[in-house]
Amino acid sequence: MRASQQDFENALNQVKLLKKDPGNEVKLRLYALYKQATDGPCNMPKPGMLDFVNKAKWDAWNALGSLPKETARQNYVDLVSSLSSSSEAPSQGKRGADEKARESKDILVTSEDGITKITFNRPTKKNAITSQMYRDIILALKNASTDNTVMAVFTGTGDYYCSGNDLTNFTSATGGIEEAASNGAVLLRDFVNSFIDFPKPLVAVVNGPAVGISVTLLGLFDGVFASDRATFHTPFSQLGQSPEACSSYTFPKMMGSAKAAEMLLFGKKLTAREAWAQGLVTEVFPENTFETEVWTRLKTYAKLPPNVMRISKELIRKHEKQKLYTVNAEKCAAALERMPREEYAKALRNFLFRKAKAKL
Ligand SMILES: CCCCC/C=C/C(=O)SCCNC(=O)CCNC(=O)[C@H](O)C(C)(C)COP(=O)(O)OP(=O)(O)OC[C@H]1O[C@@H](n2cnc3c(N)ncnc32)[C@H](O)[C@@H]1OP(=O)(O)O
Repeated sequence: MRASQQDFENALNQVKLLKKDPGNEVKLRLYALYKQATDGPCNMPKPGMLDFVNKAKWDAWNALGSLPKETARQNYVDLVSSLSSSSEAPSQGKRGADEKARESKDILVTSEDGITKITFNRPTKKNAITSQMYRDIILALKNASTDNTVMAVFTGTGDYYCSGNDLTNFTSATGGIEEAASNGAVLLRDFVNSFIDFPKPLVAVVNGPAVGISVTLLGLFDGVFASDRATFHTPFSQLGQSPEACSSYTFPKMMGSAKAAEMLLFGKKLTAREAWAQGLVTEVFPENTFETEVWTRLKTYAKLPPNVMRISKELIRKHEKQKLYTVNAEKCAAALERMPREEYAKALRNFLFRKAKAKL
């Protein structure tokens, strides 16, 4: 639902009642959204380099480009609402969407040192992603895009980073495979779009093996730090699936078509160093110093000027965005078509009954 003029005016009043100072970055974002919602795209001459305050305000407003007034108004209302709910004490009984995401047991969301940490937390299933986890991640990214943290970081609990889509996700669907495929395609589209749209630096701390969608998504990250224990595996052909998360576009661009085909068509599993050589990984760290080195590095990055990083990311991403949306939509349509096919059903049966077979 779109925010009305009344919602906007309520939000303007709510800002004055915030109990906590939201910090300069958020204030700049509020200013920019307010100007965009009321005056439209930035129409002021650029202030001089030494006029720091007005220059920062101008930069924030100008960075919104041609964002429509209604969207700016909605974003302003959403931002104020997230600030209001986070400044309420939990004991007061108010439970915002943000808190709900933080309560989810399979996806942990914490904020510290300017970093939103999103953890796949289902170690007994190698952190396989359930339908609920997809929804929790969409919500966590939405919250993190407007809160006062500087970046978001994904990692996993236990020995795996993530084993990809939970292969049992659609096996218990009551409405049949066609309906499950259709729901899955919509969920997948929204999930991947939330990564395409995330406006702040997005980093993966790959603590162990990564499979399927947890690998393909990395093409949409700004940094990928891997333990030398990590591996990267996309067994789509074996699963009767086609590659998702825009990897049919990002992987060839990153590593060239031959190497992308080796992963996406032939399912070659890469070591961390091989993935680094292909440009999928930013840096590889020895397992025994991995956590310390990576988090020290990230905390340093989180002290860089957030607004500048956001603007730079927008510049890097802006010419690609439309393409990424298109590729994502195409893939989701393909998933819809493939899921009911026999190859996919057979791959699922093989996985589900592999332990029973091993005992025979
Ligand atoms: C919204 C739709 C999105 C669709 C797009 C997404 C596509 C993908 O992500 S495709 C990739 C899907 N993932 C896989 O194919 C991996 C499947 N899992 C495995 O091959 C193996 O489990 C392993 C290599 C990840 C680990 O092997 P191992 O060390 O031998 O451990 P176990 O197999 O015993 O696993 C422990 C436990 O975890 C369960 N599990 C692991 N991965 C998944 C998974 N992806 N889905 C569901 N369950 C998984 C496994 O079944 C075991 O459970 P228990 O049998 O109950 O102990």
